[in-house]
This record gives sequence, structure tokens and C-alpha cells, in this order.
Amino acid sequence: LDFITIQNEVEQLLQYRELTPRLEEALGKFSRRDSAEVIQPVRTTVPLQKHSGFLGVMPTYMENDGVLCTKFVCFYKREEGSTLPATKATVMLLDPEYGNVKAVMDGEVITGMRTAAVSAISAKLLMRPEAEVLTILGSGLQALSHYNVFTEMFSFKEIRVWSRTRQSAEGFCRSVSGPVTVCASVEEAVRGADAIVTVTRCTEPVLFGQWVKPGAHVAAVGACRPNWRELDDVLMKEAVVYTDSREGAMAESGDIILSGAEVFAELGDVINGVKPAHRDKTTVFKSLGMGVEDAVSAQLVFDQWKAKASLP
Ligand SMILES: NC(=O)C1=CN([C@@H]2O[C@H](COP(=O)(O)OP(=O)(O)OC[C@H]3O[C@@H](n4cnc5c(N)ncnc54)[C@H](O)[C@@H]3O)[C@@H](O)[C@H]2O)C=CC1
Ligand SMILES: O=C([O-])C1=[NH+]CCC1
Repeated sequence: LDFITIQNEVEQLLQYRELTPRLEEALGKFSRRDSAEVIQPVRTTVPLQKHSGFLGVMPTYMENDGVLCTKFVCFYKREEGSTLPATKATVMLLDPEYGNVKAVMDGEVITGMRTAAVSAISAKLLMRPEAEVLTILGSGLQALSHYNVFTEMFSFKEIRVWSRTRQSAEGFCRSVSGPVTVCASVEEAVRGADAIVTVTRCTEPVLFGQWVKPGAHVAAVGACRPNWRELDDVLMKEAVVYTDSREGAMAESGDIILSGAEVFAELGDVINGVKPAHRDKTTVFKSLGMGVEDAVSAQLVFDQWKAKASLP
């Protein structure tokens, strides 16, 4: 087997049931900073000024697992009302011994699913167990993948969505399998919510601490540039802040850098039992996205593809 391209099949091959435990294990490995387990530098970002975007290159090597992977992801600050996607990604698996490419995969489903699954892991660790109300801010690709995994893993009594236009929020409701309440404002959507997922492309704060219920858990997924924001200073300073990678957060998260908030722990530290999960307090998980998440996802797709094709 030399080189394969897996495009539309990714959706059929990747299931949260198998993916989520692998991601949890990978987050723990990353936070141990053992180079035999994971080598993953902060992503290299090249500005695409003419197109208001960035190319992110995200290499990862997992020596013990024999996984070498890189993702190329372009992400854009789109014009108001643009229907073009915010991100476009390709994932490449390589053979660590010979350096040849083993597989090239479409990165859209991988990025959608692994990001949502990591947010769900943050909720599993940091959200109050009696949580009843989930709010999703944004109605794009990540909103959908977050809806899918959060409803698979938890039983919320109410799910709310807010988007910039009522039309896009209603479109989101039609695309999902269960009831969702469309809210006219962010404040209406988040008041009283136990879990809040922010998956917008905004570059200024959209979620304000004064509206957030004490003890709520926020998974903040957008705003992945050092001068972009989704959350305000009040929320960042009042909450206990967790992230995927400290180095990534200090290089890329406007919400952390510009608010001056302290990062309490990585999710992997909680998984490894070296830092506590403050479920009783308001918590923010600031997600930037990591190469190791793409690497384990791509390896899972590859293994499933080989099993389906009955290859050794
Ligand atoms: N942390 C991570 O690992 C990852 C983060 N992302 C980020 O997540 C965010 C969402 O990604 P997708 O769902 O793929 O994008 P998308 O383009 O499919 O959806 C974006 C949503 O944000 C809304 N939006 C756009 N501009 C806005 C504004 N100024 N204020 C409020 N809402 C606005 C849109 O109406 C849409 O509902 C993006 O910021 C993207 O860069 C994406 C992939 C991975
Ligand atoms: O990890 C990822 O793929 C991304 N993070 C921000 C935009 C894309």
C-alpha cells in the first residue's frame, strides 16, 4: 500500500464513539510533554493578506504510536453574510520510517468532529452533571458537529441557538434531528444556560460575562488569532480558564492574551489528574485546535479504511 486518497469516505469512517476516547487519551499524552509520546509544535501560520485569511500548518509526530501527520488548514475572516466556509483543511498521514505519504484526507469532517469531540470532553470534565440547558452561538459547520456530539454524550432538556441572522439559526434547526429554540439575542440565548458553545467567526466579543450563569461551562472555539475575540474580559477574568495547549493559547488566543487571564490548566492536565476540574465554578475551555487531534483522527480513519478494504 503506497498512497491513497480518502475524500468523501471520512464521514462514514469516523464515529464519535471511537474517536472521543482516542482524543481524550491524546490530550493526556500531549500534556505530559514526553517527546516519545507527542511532538507537536505550535502551528505555523502564514497570513494570506489579500484574502483576509491564514494558512495554518500543523505537524505532529507520535513516536510510540508510529503516527506522523500534518494538517494544512486555511481559515478566513469572511465578509458579513459570506456563505463561503470559514476553514478548509487537508490532512496528510506519512510513514515515519520512510517519509512517504500514506494517505491524503479531506480535513473538513475531521476538523469538525475532532474539535466538537474535544469540546465535549471539556464539558464531560468541567460541566456540572445536572446541566439542563445548552446554548450554541453560531450556526455553521462547527455548530452542527457540536450539536451532534453534545446530544450524543449528554441529555439536555433544552437546546438554544443564536446566530447573526434568524434565517441562519432557523436553517440550523432544520438541519438537526431534535428540537432547538431560536433566540433573538445572545443575552436571551445564554441567560440561565449551563453549557455554552461559541462557534462564531466573530473577531470582537459576542459573549459577555454579565449574562453567564455562575457555574456554567463555556467551550470557546472561534477567535483563533491573537487579536480576535469571542469572550469579554469580565468572563475571562471571572472564569477558571482551561485550554488545549498553553503554548498555543499564549501565541494565538486573543481572549487569553488581550484579557490577561491566567490559564489554570490544560485539559490534558485534568485528564492526567495533575490539575483539578473546577465543576463548581464558571469554567472556560479555550480551544485553539491541535495537530495531535488531527493525527489520531486521521489514524483512526486510515485504520477503518484498511479494515473495510480488508488490507493487512
Ligand atoms: N478551535 C478549533 O480547533 C477550531 C476553531 N474553528 C473556528 O471556529 C469558528 C467556526 O467555524 P465554522 O463553524 O467552521 O465556521 P462557519 O463559517 O461554518 O460558521 C461560522 C458562524 O459564525 C457566524 N458569524 C460570522 N461572523 C460573525 C460575527 N461577526 N458575529 C457573530 N457570528 C458570526 C456565521 O453566521 C456562522 O453561523 C471559526 O472561528 C473557526 O475559525 C474552526 C475549526 C477548528
Ligand atoms: O485547529 C484547527 O483546525 C483550526 N483552528 C483554528 C482554525 C482552524
